[in-house]
Amino acid sequence: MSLPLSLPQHVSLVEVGPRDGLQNESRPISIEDKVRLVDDLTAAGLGHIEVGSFVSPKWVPQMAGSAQVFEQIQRREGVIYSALAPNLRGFEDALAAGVREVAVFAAASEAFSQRNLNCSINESLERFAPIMQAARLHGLRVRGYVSCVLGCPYEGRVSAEQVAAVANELHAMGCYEISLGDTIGTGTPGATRALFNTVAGQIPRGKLAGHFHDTYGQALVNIYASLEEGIHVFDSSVAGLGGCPYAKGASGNVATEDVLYMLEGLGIETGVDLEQVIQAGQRICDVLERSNGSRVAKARLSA
Ligand SMILES: CC(C)(COP(=O)([O-])OP(=O)([O-])OC[C@H]1O[C@@H](n2cnc3c(N)ncnc32)[C@H](O)[C@@H]1OP(=O)([O-])[O-])[C@@H](O)C(=O)NCCC(=O)NCCSC(=O)C[C@@](C)(O)CC(=O)[O-]
Repeated sequence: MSLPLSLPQHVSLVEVGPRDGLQNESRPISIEDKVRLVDDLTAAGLGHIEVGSFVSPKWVPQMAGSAQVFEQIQRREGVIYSALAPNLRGFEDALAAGVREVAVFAAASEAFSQRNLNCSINESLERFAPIMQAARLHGLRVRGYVSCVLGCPYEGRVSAEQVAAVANELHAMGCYEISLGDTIGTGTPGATRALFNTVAGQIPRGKLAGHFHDTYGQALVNIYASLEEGIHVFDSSVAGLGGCPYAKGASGNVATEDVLYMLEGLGIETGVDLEQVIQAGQRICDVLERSNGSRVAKARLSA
């Protein structure tokens, strides 16, 4: 299939289900089930899996066992297994657990920064500086997130210029890639294109990624709009698991299965086996006793 010139031939997925997906689940999930999920996703061919978080267990209890999960997963050569770290303490714990890539997370809105990190945007950036320094020393890569890029649950509209300013700070301090998060899923394709266009004025498109929640059913079309803007890295969550504990009502990330189905239809390679992701997603949904958030998985499993 010949592709329109504007679409890439290859897209990389960052599977955030074990972290973003599970962090919001209120019932306890065993270490064994978390490890099984990561191993299943590895087997399906995902090249980057966000395994957990080294954050305060008082803030996000579900991520408390992340070190044990890292200890027990079967790592495949060439696959990135990353974790969130909000401060130097988190970075040091991650390092001790054998993590080789971390992600720092800031917000484009002050109110969300306060709720999520208990500090202002500037204070959060100041906390990341020693992480960047320590990461350089130990040879770890650091990814950066910006939340609320297309709307904030507390402040409403967020300007693309605000997002670009925070993204630029993360890039300048050494984050190799900046993932722009539509935390509450209110973005639409026009706003998505305008956002990437503005941020790309400061950061090369090849260093940007899209992270779309599907609360308003716009995630896939926003990914398509991002592809047209030259973005070729997307975060997604198996079975559409997830939501942010500090964004009430925000539903899960776009389902990995649904992204894969769309990309396969466009003839875009990912190196990921859709059928294996479907099986992994249904297995964790059975464990969680929740319905599968991937439409593709539901359709395939009921066929
Ligand atoms: C940043 C803090 C720690 C500040 O929280 P704080 O309460 O201001 O921090 P503190 O320094 O006063 O410490 C409070 C307690 O936490 C401990 N502590 C301190 N740091 C750590 C740590 N790293 N690991 C473990 N424990 C830690 C510290 O030792 C102390 O323990 P105590 O003395 O009370 O027993 C807190 O706000 C926090 O952990 N926030 C994390 C919130 C979070 O994980 N949110 C979800 C992830 S972001 C997201 O989902 C969005 C994203 C990325 O997916 C993109 C999108 O969709 O938008």
